Amino acid sequence: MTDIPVITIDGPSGAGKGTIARELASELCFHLLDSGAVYRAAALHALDCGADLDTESSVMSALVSMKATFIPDVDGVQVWLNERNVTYDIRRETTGNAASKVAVMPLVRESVLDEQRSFRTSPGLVADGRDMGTVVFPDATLKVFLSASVEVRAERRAKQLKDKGIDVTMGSLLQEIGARDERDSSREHSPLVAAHDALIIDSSDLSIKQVVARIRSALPQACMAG
Ligand SMILES: Nc1ncnc2c1ncn2[C@@H]1O[C@H](COP(=O)(O)OP(=O)(O)O)[C@@H](O)[C@H]1O
Ligand SMILES: Nc1ccn([C@@H]2O[C@H](COP(=O)(O)OP(=O)(O)O)[C@@H](O)[C@H]2O)c(=O)n1
Repeated sequence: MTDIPVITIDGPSGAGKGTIARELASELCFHLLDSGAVYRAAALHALDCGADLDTESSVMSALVSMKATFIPDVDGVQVWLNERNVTYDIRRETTGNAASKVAVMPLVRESVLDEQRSFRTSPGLVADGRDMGTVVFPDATLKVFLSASVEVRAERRAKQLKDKGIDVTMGSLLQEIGARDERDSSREHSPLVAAHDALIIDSSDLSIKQVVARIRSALPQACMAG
């Protein structure tokens, strides 16, 4: 256990976790952990190696040769797989979907646990994902569970991907997000669920600023001083 503060933000795809986490980390001068990027990188590497994403041993064999590097930048995190910059590739919905398949596997989750915890360094950390408050940092200073309706999340994601030049249809997006919600929530290990002591925020009708303000008002004074 350590006294270094951690704010966890868990929730489903497109709820705004990454955006809010970046905003808070920047305000508080805290480090940032985008744990989804860790699973996305693992899935992309497994795919590149031709692994069978439905077979844990096949994925684990592929991960032996993975060297992933996460470099913070203004847009969040730059991700490198071995010598290749995959920052753009990991954001595709197909990679998100593949990430949610490998994230079901207990050995995969175990293999990234220490790396995720190693981000907890002074003066503090904002971590976003699915199990940040429930499994990775159960002693977090503040746990947030951020959600929004599936329609709002799909619309936000469609706009975000379009801005990045990635073409998607609302139909396929709604279907993929729905399938991912279902897989993430129903898996046996580290399912997507609000921690019992989480602050629950539905951002469907809230702006980014309003969400940040709600979280800020729930933060202990010690964090604000950091
Ligand atoms: N409260 C909000 N209102 C409007 N748009 C939002 C809100 N929160 C996030 N967004 C936008 O929705 C998109 C998805 O947000 P993101 O942070 O990537 O979600 P997540 O990390 O939960 O998948 C981004 O383009 C972001 O700017
Ligand atoms: N802490 C985490 C983070 C992500 N994941 C998995 O990784 C996938 C991609 O995560 P992400 O946070 O990048 O996804 P989005 O919310 O950005 O769509 C999720 O659908 C989860 O299956 C997880 O299982 N645990």
